[in-house]
Amino acid sequence: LLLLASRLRHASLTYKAAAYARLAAVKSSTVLKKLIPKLGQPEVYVSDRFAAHRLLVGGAATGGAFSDKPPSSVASAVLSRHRHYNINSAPYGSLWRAMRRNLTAEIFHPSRLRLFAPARRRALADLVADLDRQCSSGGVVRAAESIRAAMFGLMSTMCFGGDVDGELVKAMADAQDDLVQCFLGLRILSTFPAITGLIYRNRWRKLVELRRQQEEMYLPLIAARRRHDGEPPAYVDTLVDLSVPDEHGRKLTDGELVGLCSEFLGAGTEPAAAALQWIMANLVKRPDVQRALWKEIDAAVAAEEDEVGEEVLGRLDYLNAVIMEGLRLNPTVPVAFRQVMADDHVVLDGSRLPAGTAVLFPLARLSRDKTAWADPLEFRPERFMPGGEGAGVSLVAAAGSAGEIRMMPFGAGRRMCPGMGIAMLHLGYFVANLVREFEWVEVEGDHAVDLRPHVGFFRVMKRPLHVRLVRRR
Ligand code: HEM
Repeated sequence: LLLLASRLRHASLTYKAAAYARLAAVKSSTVLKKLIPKLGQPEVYVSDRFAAHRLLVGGAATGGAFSDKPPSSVASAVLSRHRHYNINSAPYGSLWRAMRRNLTAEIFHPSRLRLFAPARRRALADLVADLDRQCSSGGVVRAAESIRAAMFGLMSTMCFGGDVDGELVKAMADAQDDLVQCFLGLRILSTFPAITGLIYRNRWRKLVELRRQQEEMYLPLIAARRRHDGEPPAYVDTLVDLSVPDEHGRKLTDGELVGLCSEFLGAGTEPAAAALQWIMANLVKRPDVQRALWKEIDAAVAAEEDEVGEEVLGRLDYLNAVIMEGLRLNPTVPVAFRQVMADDHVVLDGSRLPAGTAVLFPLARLSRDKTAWADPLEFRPERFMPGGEGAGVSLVAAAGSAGEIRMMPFGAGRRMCPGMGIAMLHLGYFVANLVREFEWVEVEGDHAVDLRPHVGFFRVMKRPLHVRLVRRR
């Protein structure tokens, strides 16, 4: 605590309600401070909803853009020992802009997303078949595993096309999982790869080996797509065509391509699969909410229809409320990061934060603030229905959002998640159809639903979701 206090005093950052420092991080950086002076830089947490809005949304207005990020352990740079950034790890600038614009315009534009509707339908059909198979063998259904596999398969189709062998997709999914486990606790890695390589020798070796495996799996798929001109264009097709305008129009390197594919698969799968699990787990715990949702769906979709089509989702207000409440109560990315740049004029508690300060926004603290939400720890979708305190709360914190951010499961500002639209589509489509097909029922004993979180790289259920399913149709 003394270390913590002196560090905060030194940086003049004692910001009572809005900022607190993370003891573990301070401890490790203090230990290493003599070795690595840069680690002595201050780090603040902002959990006040007005300060979060002022910094993230009003950042540009107060001077600078407040859009840089601290060097991240996710950088594929770390693994290849070359500066191979992906969108998440790239410093604010032309490469970041080019990669991000490519993703949003070439893949996530609604006209492009529509082309992947058959892939979504196939992923849902495979998931329902898998759940049916587990049901008919009479046992407990391993819903967490099935959900993640379905989400990964869908993202793999969007990334590499639909012709990839099923075994290879599974191997890629396993490798991605290993990678996430390996990243844990290694935030300093990308800033000081050589030193970190020494300190965490075994983990470092594992990371390098995982990266090598990824190259072995992805590069042949990327090469095959270079010879392909089919529809819809997969993410890889847009990446191989991309040139970076401010870098003499150069093409992306193989290292960058592998890093970007890994990011697409990981960022597209893990937080969405975790969110889907949290939502289904809450529906298991609250049969009344599940029944109300099923009734809404049943009234909107004729019995002979094969599925809840995507065109219906926008009319299902209670479904939307269930998903918003799931994301509010259990945001699956624990923290949004920013780093103050020299141009930024970021002021906290009357003091301007020095360039290089890492600013962290803990997302669950923001969206469980009891001064903003009634009984914030309760799963209560009604709060997002007309008349509820969450009615009108937007996921896109914008200049007009009353100067506060009451929840931001997808972050906010210029570095906000570019995948929000597709993630919301996937969540709506899967939740609606999974509730229409099955009644989700709690299992007794060791596999009972446990709503405690495990906070690591993502904020996931401590005990993966297991259920009993009863066919509704
Ligand atoms: C429920 C699902 C998802 C959640 C909860 C989520 C959440 C987040 C959050 C909190 C951030 C940090 C934003 C910030 O710093 O302000 C982020 C960034 C990002 N997300 Fe997502 N995300 C989801 C799905 C996706 C999908 C489907 C993709 C694309 C395949 C994606 C790609 C990214 C990328 C590339 C970034 C980095 C953006 C940048 O630095 O410019 N995410 N996401």
